[in-house]
Amino acid sequence: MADEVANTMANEMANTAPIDVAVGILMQANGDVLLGQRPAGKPYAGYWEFPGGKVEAGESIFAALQREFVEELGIEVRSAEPWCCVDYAYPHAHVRLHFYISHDWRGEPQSLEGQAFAWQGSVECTPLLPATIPLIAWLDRMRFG
Ligand SMILES: Nc1nc2c([nH]c(=O)n2[C@@H]2O[C@H](COP(=O)(O)OP(=O)(O)OP(=O)(O)O)[C@@H](O)[C@H]2O)c(=O)[nH]1
Repeated sequence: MADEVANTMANEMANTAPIDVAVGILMQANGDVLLGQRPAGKPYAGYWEFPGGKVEAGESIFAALQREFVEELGIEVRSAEPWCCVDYAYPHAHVRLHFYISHDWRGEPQSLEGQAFAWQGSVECTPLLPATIPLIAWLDRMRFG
């Protein structure tokens, strides 16, 4: 029953305009990628995701990405390539996720907003946000053949 309610809410959300979200995949030379854990108090608290957040009015996607990485992790993303764009309707929001891949950043991740972070590759991070699961599978094909 709870699933039915969630599905109905998600279907209704799909009819609303999507919120743009900038999402960054920092990829190390060995293919490891950085994941963060959503903090308490947000929808899907405790789920793992790529760092990022909502694009503000008048902001470019890349500028939003750079701002979120500074705010959450104290990292300067120097350059990043747009990789793919995914629309997803959650019961709480309809999001348009703009995924960027970066090999070019400065600084070590620090948990400035209290979330956990991990380099995924050697470590398995679950649960993942639903919209992010297929992305990890595509990345794995790219990283490990
Ligand atoms: N950062 C990030 N967000 C994702 C991913 N996958 C995914 O579905 N999302 C969704 O995109 C939205 C991001 O919003 P957010 O709440 O993290 O953004 P924010 O930090 O700007 O939040 P705020 O509203 O508290 O300021 C959420 O609805 C989240 O569920 C992902 O891999 N990374």
